[in-house]
Amino acid sequence: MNRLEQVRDALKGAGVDALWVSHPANVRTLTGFTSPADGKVLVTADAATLYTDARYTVQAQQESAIPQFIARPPETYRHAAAAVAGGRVGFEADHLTVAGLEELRTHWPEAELVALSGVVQELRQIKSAGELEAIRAAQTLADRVFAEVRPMIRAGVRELDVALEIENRLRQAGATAAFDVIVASGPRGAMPHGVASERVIEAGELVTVDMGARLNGYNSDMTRTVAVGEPSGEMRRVYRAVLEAEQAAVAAVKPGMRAAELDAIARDILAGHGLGEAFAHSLGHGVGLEVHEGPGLRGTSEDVLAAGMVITIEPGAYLPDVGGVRIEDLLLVTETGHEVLSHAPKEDV
Ligand SMILES: CSCC[C@H](N)C(=O)N[C@@H](C)C(=O)N[C@@H](C)C(=O)O
Repeated sequence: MNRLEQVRDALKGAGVDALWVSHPANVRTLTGFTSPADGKVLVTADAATLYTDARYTVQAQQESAIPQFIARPPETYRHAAAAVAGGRVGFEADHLTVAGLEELRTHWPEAELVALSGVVQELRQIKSAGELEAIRAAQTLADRVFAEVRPMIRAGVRELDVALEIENRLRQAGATAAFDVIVASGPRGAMPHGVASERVIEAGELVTVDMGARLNGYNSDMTRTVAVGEPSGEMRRVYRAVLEAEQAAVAAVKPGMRAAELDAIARDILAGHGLGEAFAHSLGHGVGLEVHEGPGLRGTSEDVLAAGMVITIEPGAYLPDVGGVRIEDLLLVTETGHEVLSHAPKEDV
């Protein structure tokens, strides 16, 4: 079943006749259109249309796997009105703005609008062979760039210059950074999302580098914490605890595993080292067209791992005013267990 057929199947299950798709990553997965922020898709039982405007006429013709209608609202809505009249039409409640919903109500008075959540996102959790190839390529590039830039992470260098070098090398390879590169040195390491600043790295510090490549629309995500000189005994102890938690969680990844259980494996190990409170975020997340997508690997998650999912495992420990450590790998869940997709070496701190 292709993704469009899967969506139609899901719509039947949800008791709706059509879906108005407004979330860019979902527009892209259903069409292949690479400017999905300027597109919408209407999926009905027997048709699917990409709506975008005249800036993209040629691009949409070249890229879209489904027929296109080139217009701007309100013409877009008027065109779709005939297909939705008299039916129950789902919309993506997590993405459609209140104003967007009002527009649908105004232009489709004969449709019953139904709030749906995560219909396409759930399908996106299982990657196709082509998607996997794209994610692998993104991670291979990220591994290469990290290896090239690692030697410049030393005392006297600004975090920003490390990040710029990473971004520049990703750009040169035809990619972009998947998100603002995180380079958090010394006490800034206590900020899980400490994007690179003007701070100058000092000897004896740990430096957390969290980076991803976005290549052909697909993302990678990986974190390494590296030592510059000799870090303190306390930070070495924290590093080893995080590494132990990461390795244990990675080893446990297999289909059928509950995400919450996986989160608990890492969290319990860190708690055993007195770092339970210091692990201030979830264990990981799915990666694909979005850096953060399903499944969610956190204590409250109902998600269960399945073959074909691409996930991160990324425990961390953050000590305010002292420093922090995060170690993150990108993994594919396979039929028999998992494959680690990120290969940048982890240092022996
Ligand atoms: C702004 S994208 C940052 C990507 C980074 N590698 C990352 O995923 N960091 C995690 C600490 C994170 O943000 N986790 C989320 C899913 C959370 O815990 O809510």
